[in-house]
Amino acid sequence: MEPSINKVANRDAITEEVVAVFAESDFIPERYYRPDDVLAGIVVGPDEDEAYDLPVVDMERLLDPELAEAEIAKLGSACRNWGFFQLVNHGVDEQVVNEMKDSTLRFFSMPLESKKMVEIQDNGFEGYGHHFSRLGKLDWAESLILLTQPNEDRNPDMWPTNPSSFRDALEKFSAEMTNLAMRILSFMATDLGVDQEAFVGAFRDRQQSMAIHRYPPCRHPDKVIGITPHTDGLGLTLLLQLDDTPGLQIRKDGRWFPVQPRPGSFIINVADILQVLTNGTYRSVEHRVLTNAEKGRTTIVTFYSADVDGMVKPIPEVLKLNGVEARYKSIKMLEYIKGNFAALSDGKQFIDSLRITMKPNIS
Ligand SMILES: O=C(O)CCC(=O)C(=O)O
Ligand SMILES: [Fe+2]
Repeated sequence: MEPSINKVANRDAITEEVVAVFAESDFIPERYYRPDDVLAGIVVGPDEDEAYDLPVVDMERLLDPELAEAEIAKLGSACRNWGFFQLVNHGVDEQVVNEMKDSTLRFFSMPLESKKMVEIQDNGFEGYGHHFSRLGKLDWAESLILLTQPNEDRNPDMWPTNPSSFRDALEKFSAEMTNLAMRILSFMATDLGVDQEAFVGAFRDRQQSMAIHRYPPCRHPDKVIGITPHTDGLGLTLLLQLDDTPGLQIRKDGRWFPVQPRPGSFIINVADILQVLTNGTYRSVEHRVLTNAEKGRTTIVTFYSADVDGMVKPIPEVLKLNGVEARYKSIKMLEYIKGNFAALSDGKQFIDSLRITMKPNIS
């Protein structure tokens, strides 16, 4: 892990004042006050669109030789049109998930001084604090962000020791997430028709990180944002929601589609690097979280990075297969990460700057 990455992230600490603001949530301090952002864009209601429900992909069907083809097509269509799908019957060890859930809920329920044992340092990227701030505004959430793989990139000082089950639970969960990611990626390769190794190999042994979020309830859900609209900057994202509180919304065709929580399922999404790897075939789609007036919401989000020989660029086999030119410039991974963090605090999507403008097709 290059130490320079730890200098470019922009996260604010959670202080006693913040805890009091979250708990009382009547007076909203200026840095959290964003009614215009909450109102920006139409939110689609359940009866307003036949495509209301996020596609559901079933891992058991993916693994069944008789059903796989149709299910892979569903997965592929979700990645092209929504950039997101829900995954059911995912096969992740239930005990591992339950231990991770339990340790996470116990961590967040501890007094601030315990959580501060793993507080973010000097504008750091890892540890406990606010999420990244964008345009100086803060999200209504507390987050623990950690590098979880490869082993040598772990920063044990940032791994909570309280509750005592946390480290062991995270270690096991992290390994399960690798297995799950690799499985999903191999089905994506089949959908794309690209050589498995050329595609899955771009993710294997790459960095895995996690963001564990708790969104406290807010008496004024129309005035604060749980997570600012963004696309994910790495390759693949796997999200586990620990309760049935709604909040996540996905932007599709200019409107916000709320995701109906399905306890026990994972929400999988295409992130920016995967969009580049597939030369834009799979879409990295903007999403946000709104808060709830009564209930808190907790999520565990796993991010997988990807690169082709240290570069962020379309996979050559993908271009060859489709007989097309690259729509994105190639960039070294470290440059990409730096650019991504810089764009993030400006509220921009870094891959926009990598797009190659196509010459008009005259034929
Ligand atoms: O907590 C959620 O539902 C979304 C979190 C998210 O978008 C992220 O961590 O990138
Ligand atoms: Fe995200």
